[in-house]
Amino acid sequence: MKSAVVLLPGLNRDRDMIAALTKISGSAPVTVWQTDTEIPDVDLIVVPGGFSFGDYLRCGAIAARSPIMRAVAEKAKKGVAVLGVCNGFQILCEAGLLPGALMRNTSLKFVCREVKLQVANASTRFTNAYTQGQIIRCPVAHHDGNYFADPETLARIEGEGHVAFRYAEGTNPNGAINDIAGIVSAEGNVLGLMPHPENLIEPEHGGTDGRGIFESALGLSPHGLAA
Ligand SMILES: NC(=O)CC[C@H](N)C(=O)O
Repeated sequence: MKSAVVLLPGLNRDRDMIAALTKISGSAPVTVWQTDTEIPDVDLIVVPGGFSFGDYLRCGAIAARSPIMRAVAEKAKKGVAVLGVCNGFQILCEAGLLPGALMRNTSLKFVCREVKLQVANASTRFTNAYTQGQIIRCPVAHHDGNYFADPETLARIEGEGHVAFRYAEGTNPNGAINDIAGIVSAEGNVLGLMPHPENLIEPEHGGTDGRGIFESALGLSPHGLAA
């Protein structure tokens, strides 16, 4: 299973993501830089977290206009799996690959803690290693994680099962509407997620609850849907 990690100035979670993908898939991902215009044939493209371009304008707004994101959009259109984590989720929303926006946390503070997530839809390409309704642990670290969508968009993503993960057990750290922590695109091959599953994939991290997202996306889940 081959993967690619998108690198942009100001990201700081790329090494964690590369380590997680290497560990879970058994081979190191290729990396592509912001000015690259092509991405090799891979099964999964990941836009990792951090502070691309210093979070200027809005988180992800400048990164979304970089040449590499045009290449990501082309691959997504062809059905390649694309995962955006935290700043990556913000970039995918700014690039129009996912609906809605990530606004400032209602606390107006940066939050760095562990939350509980409920698997809201276990039949997506990114969640099939989990069971429906399963509660998992996952760390978060952001100041703009407050997911928002207008009422019409929200009704559509809720009605069509595009909410993949919700904050559970009162742990919503940012005020996100309907406790939304992660959504998939209408076609199901793009996932945006505020929490950081790459930081909970081995016992040394204190748990392995985050592995399921990578195992699902890479087709390594025993009851996986992905080819
Ligand atoms: N960890 C991250 O990716 C942080 C994302 C973004 N810079 C924020 O603080 O909201």
